[in-house]
Amino acid sequence: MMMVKVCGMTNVADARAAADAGADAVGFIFAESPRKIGSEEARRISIALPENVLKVGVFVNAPPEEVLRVAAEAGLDMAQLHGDETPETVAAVRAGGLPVMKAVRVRNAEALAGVERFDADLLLLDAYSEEARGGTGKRFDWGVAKSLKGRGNIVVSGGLAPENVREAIDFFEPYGVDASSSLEDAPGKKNEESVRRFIVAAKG
Ligand SMILES: O=C(O)c1ccccc1NCC(=O)[C@H](O)[C@H](O)COP(=O)(O)O
Repeated sequence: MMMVKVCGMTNVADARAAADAGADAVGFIFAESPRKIGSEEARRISIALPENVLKVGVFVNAPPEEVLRVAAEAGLDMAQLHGDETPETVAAVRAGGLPVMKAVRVRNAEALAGVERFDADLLLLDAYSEEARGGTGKRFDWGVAKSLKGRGNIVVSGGLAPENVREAIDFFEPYGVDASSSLEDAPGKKNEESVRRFIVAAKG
């Protein structure tokens, strides 16, 4: 069954609605973003969710000690490292007992050259933008990453929406899919119906 992550949760109501609609994972942004929240707020949301919903913290170039500290405070199950982290940083977070999803922003073929060096639990493919690290609503050139098709640990994101998520699944046969901005009424405020339609389309 396809793993579906809804990212950029900022409040309990949106996160509960996503869980009720069948989301397997939710993401909290701890980096510069209109969706940024603190560990206290993330903890409030985490404890309001069923245990089986994976709580993922999104970090950009944070030191491993900070990632592990915030994870403990917020009750996270996984770190999504969405910056220019090295394989050593990924290893240090995992050595601290926290699974890692390493994000790669697919600007071009070169962006994928070093992915084999990451010993991460999951590899998230996202779009590149000059303006923001993530949550851009932009798609990347899927063709550039087609060699990753069918690999057991790929999560696809970047401009996914209820209307195109099936196409992405057919193209990559990924482990999971992730979306944020297409499911919002405004940055940080999810639209319940869009979230439900995304999950139905992905799991359909
Ligand atoms: O969402 C953000 O604001 C964000 C900011 C900084 C780093 C990462 C961020 N989001 C990470 C995600 O996992 C998003 O779901 C992913 O970038 C896809 O976003 P979208 O294209 O809006 O669906």
